[in-house]
Amino acid sequence: MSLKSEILDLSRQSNIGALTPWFETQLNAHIESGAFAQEETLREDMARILDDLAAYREQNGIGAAVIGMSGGVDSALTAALFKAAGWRVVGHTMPIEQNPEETARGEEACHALGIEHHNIDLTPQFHSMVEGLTTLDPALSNGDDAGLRIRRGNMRARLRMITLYDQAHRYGGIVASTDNFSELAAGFWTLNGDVGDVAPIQSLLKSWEVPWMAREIGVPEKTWRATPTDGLGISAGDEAQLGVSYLQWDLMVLAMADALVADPNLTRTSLPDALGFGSDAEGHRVLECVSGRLGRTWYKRVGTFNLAHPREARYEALAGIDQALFVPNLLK
Ligand SMILES: Nc1ncnc2c1ncn2[C@@H]1O[C@H](COP(=O)(O)OP(=O)(O)OC[C@H]2O[C@@H]([n+]3cccc(C(=O)O)c3)[C@H](O)[C@@H]2O)[C@@H](O)[C@H]1O
Ligand SMILES: Nc1ncnc2c1ncn2[C@@H]1O[C@H](COP(=O)(O)OP(=O)(O)OP(=O)(O)O)[C@@H](O)[C@H]1O
Repeated sequence: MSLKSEILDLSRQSNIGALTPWFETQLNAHIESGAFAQEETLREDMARILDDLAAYREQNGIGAAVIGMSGGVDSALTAALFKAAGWRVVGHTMPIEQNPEETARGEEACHALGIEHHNIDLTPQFHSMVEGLTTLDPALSNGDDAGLRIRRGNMRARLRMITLYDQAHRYGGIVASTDNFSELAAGFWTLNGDVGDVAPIQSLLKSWEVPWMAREIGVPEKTWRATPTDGLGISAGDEAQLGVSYLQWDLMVLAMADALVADPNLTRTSLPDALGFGSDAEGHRVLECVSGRLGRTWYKRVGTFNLAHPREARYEALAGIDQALFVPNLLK
């Protein structure tokens, strides 16, 4: 199979529908430039992730990686990488009013990868939390608009994180972070929710490198072929919520980055012309979705914002102490 056919297959784009001409041209160009890398390069990338993960554990004397197993490809790949790098991996399925198929896939992935598995149903805790908060806001428990669904969904992610951090402490371990580059760009995670301590796949594209590595490292096919969902009851799936496929998303973000390199003075107004959609209306539609979402979520990529402070030189002093005395070699 050619690299392009592999990308269309693993990204599930071939099931979703044919790419329009602008996206087709972008994909060809990114294959040519290596931005959508050949398999040999991906093997080298994976070896480097494994080396770094092994070094991080050794240099920090960490006991285990605790991970939430959703039944999706990101958590399964993350667990597989930690395991292959020599970590003790403790997987947790934590259904909250979950589709049982998702929990079954999470459990199956733990067995296939040879990692420990625990199941804890957090539905009662979720109901109790929502019920408790209705004293602040009566609409929370039964309202069905998008904002309320997102708030309840975020609560699920945060309840899971309470559980994972508790277990990480128990094992002298860390919480594995499962976010990928596409989700990072989309702001598609819950602040103080589904982000942990060590993130091995955060630079990888959901449309290509994530499913490719998952297949390569032995994640069950059912999992890397599964339709991505946030599992939070917010929408029918990631792509339904984003309004574009992950391949379209990734191609647009890469094209925007390239356009800014070519012309650093680009503005949101001049961007469509610079991208050169011609008569491809789908290009315009996807740009609207992608730039709308980037614009609504930029602050999530900045992290906690420290306002300019009269004593801000102290930050540097503290960083100097850490760098000189405590930070492991891997991070220097
Ligand atoms: N300008 C600003 N500067 C600094 N902080 C700002 C801010 N505006 C809002 N905020 C803060 O950000 C909060 C909103 O962010 P947040 O609480 O994260 O919530 P939000 O981004 O609104 O929602 C989470 C999104 O991530 C998706 N998700 C969640 C979990 C897993 C996955 C997945 O598929 O893997 C996807 C979910 O479907 C939803 O679309 C606000 O409540 C406020 O506290
Ligand atoms: N039911 C669940 N049980 C355990 N952990 C979960 C569950 N749902 C979500 N998580 C945790 O939150 C993270 C983000 O959730 P998400 O549903 O996006 O799963 P995913 O692994 O990213 O896969 P995908 O996006 O392909 O469905 C997961 O990687 C996982 O660590």
